[in-house]
Amino acid sequence: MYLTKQFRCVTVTRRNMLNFIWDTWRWMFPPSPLPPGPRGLPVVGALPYLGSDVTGTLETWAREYGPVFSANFGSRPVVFLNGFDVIKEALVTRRSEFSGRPYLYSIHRVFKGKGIHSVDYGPCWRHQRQFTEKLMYEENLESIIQRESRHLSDRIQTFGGRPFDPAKLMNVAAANIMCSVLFGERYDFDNEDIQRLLSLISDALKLANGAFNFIWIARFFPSARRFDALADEILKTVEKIVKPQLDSYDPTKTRHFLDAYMHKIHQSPHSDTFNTDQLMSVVLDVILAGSQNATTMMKWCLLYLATHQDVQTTVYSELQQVLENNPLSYNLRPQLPYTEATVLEVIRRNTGRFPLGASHATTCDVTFRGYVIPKSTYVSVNLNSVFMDEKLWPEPMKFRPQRFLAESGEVKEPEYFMPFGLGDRSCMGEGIARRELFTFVASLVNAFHWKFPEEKPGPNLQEKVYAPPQFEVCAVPRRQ
Ligand code: HEM
Repeated sequence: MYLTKQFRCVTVTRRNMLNFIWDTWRWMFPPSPLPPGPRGLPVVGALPYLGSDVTGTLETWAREYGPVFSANFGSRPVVFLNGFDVIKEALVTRRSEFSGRPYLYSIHRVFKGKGIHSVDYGPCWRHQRQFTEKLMYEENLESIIQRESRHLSDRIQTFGGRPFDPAKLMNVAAANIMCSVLFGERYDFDNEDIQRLLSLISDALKLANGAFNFIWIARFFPSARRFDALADEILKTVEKIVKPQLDSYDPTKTRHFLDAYMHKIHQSPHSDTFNTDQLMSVVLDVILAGSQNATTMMKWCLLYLATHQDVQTTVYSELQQVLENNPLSYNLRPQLPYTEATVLEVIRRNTGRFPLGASHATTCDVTFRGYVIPKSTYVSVNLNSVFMDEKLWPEPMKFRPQRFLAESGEVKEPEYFMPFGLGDRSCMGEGIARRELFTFVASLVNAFHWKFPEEKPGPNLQEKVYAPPQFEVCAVPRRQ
């Protein structure tokens, strides 16, 4: 026992030594004429230079080195793509070369190379995505989203206009849409299992971009250990939620996505592509991507509506006129252009806040804009560089829904409005997210007047924060 321990210790120390030599070597002799960028330090690379305003630092580097630059994160080069033309060229024109996903310790710890989002470009990713996407959009999304939006309004009504923190309610509502699509189930807002899963996911996401993805030694730090523990708990909780659905599987029935996936597994029982591990990862992928992004945007929507009372009044008067004779539906969008423009402007203003943007990887050695980028290099798509580009969006920091309205009054979406990404890896849930945000905003503004409590004014929205701050809001019912 003692000897085994000692042997393990020697192996770990030797591996660490080799890692250190490799990191220093890569720092001294970068692998190819990569795009220019800050040189950084041995072992940690440019990470210490990012500072607390990461988006600001990336902007400065793009100005200094150009729209395609690189920086070492740890010993690992990351290539940053900035500006719409560069991003479109990479993700659309050169899609097959830029549609990989980088290996990240945190993501791999949870998904183990399975699911959709983190799977590298290739047949396995394609099969999972095509199968899932087709079935998701066959579900009756309109009625699922309408039903959830009614449950949400009913719950908010119970606060009777008193201050409350909407974060958890929004999160469960968004997750319920995903669970309804996947296995026909919605959960009560107080359900412990779903609350636990969502809080574990949110805690894990706060750590997921940690230095331990880039610096091997940081994997021994407490934050990495905490991430590992969260990852294990997330997997256990998803299993607990999905198990009753799997136990009630009947091969003669197709009740929902999960049944259809199980049929597929039974058709080819030894398939690497369709098996229960893949299924669990797809379910987690959809719940995670679907609930987290949509919740974040809904929180921003409420923050902007409560801050910009003039915008809220205009949205409400448009809704009043149209909904007087029609029940709310996504098909009413052409009659509700200001409402839709408001949602689009919230998305534009806040999409780029997350500094590392969409993570891609090169699928082969690539020559791009005069630089050589080796296979499997981490490529970070800087969405902030598009949404804060003054040439595309005059006064980009200002919240102005009119940007999305043509002179005729109709909604106009320019090509460079790309919050769901571009190319083969663009968001699989875009259609769901657009429906959900529009329906939630329209129904919540139609039912309630949103304002901050007098004793707790709202946060400053101009501040450079990566995620919506915690806040309380009053939803005063418009009708008794
Ligand atoms: C406002 C809400 C949402 C936003 C802003 C958003 C945004 C994005 C972005 C920027 C990407 C990465 C694109 C890239 O890598 O270039 C992405 C990928 C993805 N999103 Fe969304 N998303 C939202 C909602 C959803 C929903 C509701 C789902 C549920 C199905 C979803 C599922 C996915 C999946 C599975 C991927 C990975 C696609 C792939 O790698 O092939 N997202 N999303």
